[in-house]
Amino acid sequence: GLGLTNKKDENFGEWYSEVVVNGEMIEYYDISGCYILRPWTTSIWETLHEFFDAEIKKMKVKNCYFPLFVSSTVLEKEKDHIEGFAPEVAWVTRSGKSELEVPIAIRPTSETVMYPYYSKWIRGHRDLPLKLNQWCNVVRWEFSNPTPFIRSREFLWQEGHTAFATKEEADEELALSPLHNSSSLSSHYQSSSSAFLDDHFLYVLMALNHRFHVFQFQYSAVLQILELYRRIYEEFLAIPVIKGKKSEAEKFAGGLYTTSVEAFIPNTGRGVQGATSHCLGQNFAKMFEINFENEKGEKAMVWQNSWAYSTRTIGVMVMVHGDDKGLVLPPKVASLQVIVVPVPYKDADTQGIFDACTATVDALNEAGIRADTDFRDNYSPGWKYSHWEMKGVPLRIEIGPKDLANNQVRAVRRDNSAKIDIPRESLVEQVKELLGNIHQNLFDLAKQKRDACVEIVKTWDEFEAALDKKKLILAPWCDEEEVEKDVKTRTKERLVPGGGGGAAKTLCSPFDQPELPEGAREIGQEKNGYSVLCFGKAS
Ligand SMILES: O=C1CCCN[C@@H]1CCCn1cnc2cc(F)c(F)cc2c1=O
Ligand SMILES: [Mg+2]
Repeated sequence: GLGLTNKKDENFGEWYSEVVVNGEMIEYYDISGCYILRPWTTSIWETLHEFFDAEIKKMKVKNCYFPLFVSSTVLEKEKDHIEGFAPEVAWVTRSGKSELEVPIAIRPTSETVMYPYYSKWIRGHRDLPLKLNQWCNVVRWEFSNPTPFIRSREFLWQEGHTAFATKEEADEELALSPLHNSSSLSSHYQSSSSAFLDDHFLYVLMALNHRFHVFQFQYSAVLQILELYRRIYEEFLAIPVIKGKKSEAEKFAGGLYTTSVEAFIPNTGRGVQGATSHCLGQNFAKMFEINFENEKGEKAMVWQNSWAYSTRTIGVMVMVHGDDKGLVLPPKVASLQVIVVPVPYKDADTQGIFDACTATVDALNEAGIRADTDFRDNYSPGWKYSHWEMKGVPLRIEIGPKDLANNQVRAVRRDNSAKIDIPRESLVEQVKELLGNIHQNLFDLAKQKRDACVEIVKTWDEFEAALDKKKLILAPWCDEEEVEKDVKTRTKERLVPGGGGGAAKTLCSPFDQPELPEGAREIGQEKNGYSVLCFGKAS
């Protein structure tokens, strides 16, 4: 029948695969890790593209397009940049029957494609800042379990690559300002790190406590982009995310520091990286000799940032909002926000009902609401209800003889199944309000679920105890690589009844810092103007 055979809370992986197929977002492809993106998906990608593209253009970023292919000489020129990634690189080795002289890689990311030309184009300070972005696909031949949208061998993304004359422009000095606890997590913080537990990894959100100040990053180019990623998740996909800084071990190795927005999947207790914005410092300028003559006539190296979000955003949306009836689309990204279904009755005025449906759709479309009728005569109203619920359309409107007689429509919300009778004369504004309420409700529910998974710990024992409960753990953190590795090994060996075990991996250090927990051990020297707390220091 129409319904799902898998339940979200029973077998999440199978539920997810079934929902993206039955919702007509994805079609599986005969090459593992590759998926067909159907219109129900591409319309979401287009909405996010429209928002983000307009915003980066306000920042004077220009779009471009570099080739898909990278010669091996160029790709391997930067050994350290791609070391560790080599197994993921896909290669073209022949055309037709003849082997290629030099194997050609398919871009897994475009630093090695673009930066030799940055070096060529950037000569003097007047050539800066250079701000380019490209919307493209990338290929990473991953072997761990492929998952539509979340981990696929080819995916769509945007990659922004900016170059500046000075550090300040790239990274802007931290502007000191009093902490304002606007954070969605602040109400839960006592301590300062958190971990996501899942089958393989715990994700530790650590926080670097700045004893003297909590830095409020302002105007930094890196964080302007990160804010756009937050907006994509919270304002369009109704998903709460945590903004933070990656640990030394988890950051983009080629960069100076990495910031990210982190989402959370309650069903797996797993954190998922939503998007990243890096400050690269001058590392790539050194690697690719991207120099320029500065205003004083001296030779200087540029400062760079790079940033990306991908179709992974759509997978997170499915995982967070979907339910056992199928997809649940946040209204802002729903290509169809309202489906109008006629409910004719044997001797009732069928034509009148159909006309009322058409008039309803026209009125909604007139007001900029994406609405359509389902007049198919080969399906029953009941079948149509299930079908459009599976596809996650936020609002259904039914018009039957009674509605016609009362000059009203019956609206049914997809998020909470509430039924609302709306008089025709207030149709548009009530539907607009309903769509806004649906977005807010989806966000609030997701935030409640995430916050309910937050556990605060101050000692190693509490940390381990919380691990077993698939929690998101907040604990003080020292951000020392060897400690991070040690936490990973110490937690990897743990075997927990019920399979809750798993190694701990850090996720990010949230910018929204809590107060220092009293009594938390403060180990670690002054670093970059703030002291850090050590968590679970390997004794
Ligand atoms: O995350 C971004 C923003 C957009 C531009 N790229 C950076 C870092 C990408 C990190 N990364 C991520 N994955 C990779 C996979 C590879 F096969 C490979 F050769 C290189 C990489 C790799 O550099
Ligand atoms: Mg990867």
